[in-house]
Amino acid sequence: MVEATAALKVQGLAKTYGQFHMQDVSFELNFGRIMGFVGRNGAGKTTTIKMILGIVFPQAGSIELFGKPYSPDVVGKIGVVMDSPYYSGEWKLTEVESACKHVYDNWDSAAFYARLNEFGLDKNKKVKELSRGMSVKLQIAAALSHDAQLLIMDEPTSGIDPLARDDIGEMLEDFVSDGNHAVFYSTHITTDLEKTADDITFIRDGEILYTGTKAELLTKYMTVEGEAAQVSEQLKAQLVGWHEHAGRFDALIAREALDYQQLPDSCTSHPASLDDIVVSFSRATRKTTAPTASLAASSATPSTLSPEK
Ligand SMILES: Nc1ncnc2c1ncn2[C@@H]1O[C@H](COP(=O)(O)OP(=O)(O)OP(=O)(O)O)[C@@H](O)[C@H]1O
Repeated sequence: MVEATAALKVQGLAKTYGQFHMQDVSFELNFGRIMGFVGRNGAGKTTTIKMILGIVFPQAGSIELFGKPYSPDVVGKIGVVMDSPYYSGEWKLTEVESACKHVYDNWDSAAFYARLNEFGLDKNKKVKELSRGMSVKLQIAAALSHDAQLLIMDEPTSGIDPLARDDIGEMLEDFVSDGNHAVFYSTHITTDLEKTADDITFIRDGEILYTGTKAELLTKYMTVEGEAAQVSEQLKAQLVGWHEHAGRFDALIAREALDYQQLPDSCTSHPASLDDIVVSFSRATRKTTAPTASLAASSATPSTLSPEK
């Protein structure tokens, strides 16, 4: 049965840390969906995740989990994977299991040990003896063993080898496939999102540039590359994230703005990857560009990234 409410609804979050200003961070994640949260270092991903988990308090805005404001009784319905696990380094994985059993009402010991086996984790090892990748796998095993409906993960796949990342991607797809579960995770590995994400939320300098379906985002932009000297000012004005090296350039252009007649002979264009989009928009920093369109705080509809230089 598909749930009527959103798994996660974030509206108008704001927070200032010194020079960093998060403002109007809004997005909505529905059940049955995997949302990737992207943006360069320091963009505000972890801060947003900590706000969702009630670890950091926003100065403005609201967060709803399963259609309600955060309350302690939703804890069991959320599986969390953070940069470093909350478990003591001295604990063996069997002791992690004992601790989780006391925290979660719906804890499933058999499911946990089955995941450890699947991930090749020795239950007699201590948490402090695990590599970064193993530690993430341990957290994922725990997150998937207490009947969580929503997984929230901060860079779960960094430090994980490509084969294991593929396995995790498939696990996430299985997790949401019944339409009653959802996944929200930040990552710098956009190729993982090309495979597994349904939705993308892109944050830059504390502001949401895009939130909506991955498919829509990928159809919006083309990558153009060629000899920099041949590009007219008129064409340059349409490009996003101009990057020049050794006489050649690459940049994004909105598909609807692409006029093949205007392209110099040396230029080629191809559909932009998620990586192209994130890199180009991250290059086009707020300081050097006109403001971009951002998601209206009250709207859950996909926002658009507007072309800028
Ligand atoms: N507790 C804090 N005190 C002061 N500044 C903070 C604090 N936490 C985060 N910041 C600042 O907020 C900004 C956003 O940090 P955040 O960790 O959310 O970025 P991020 O997108 O997760 O980056 P990364 O990809 O590197 O993990 C940064 O400028 C960071 O220095």
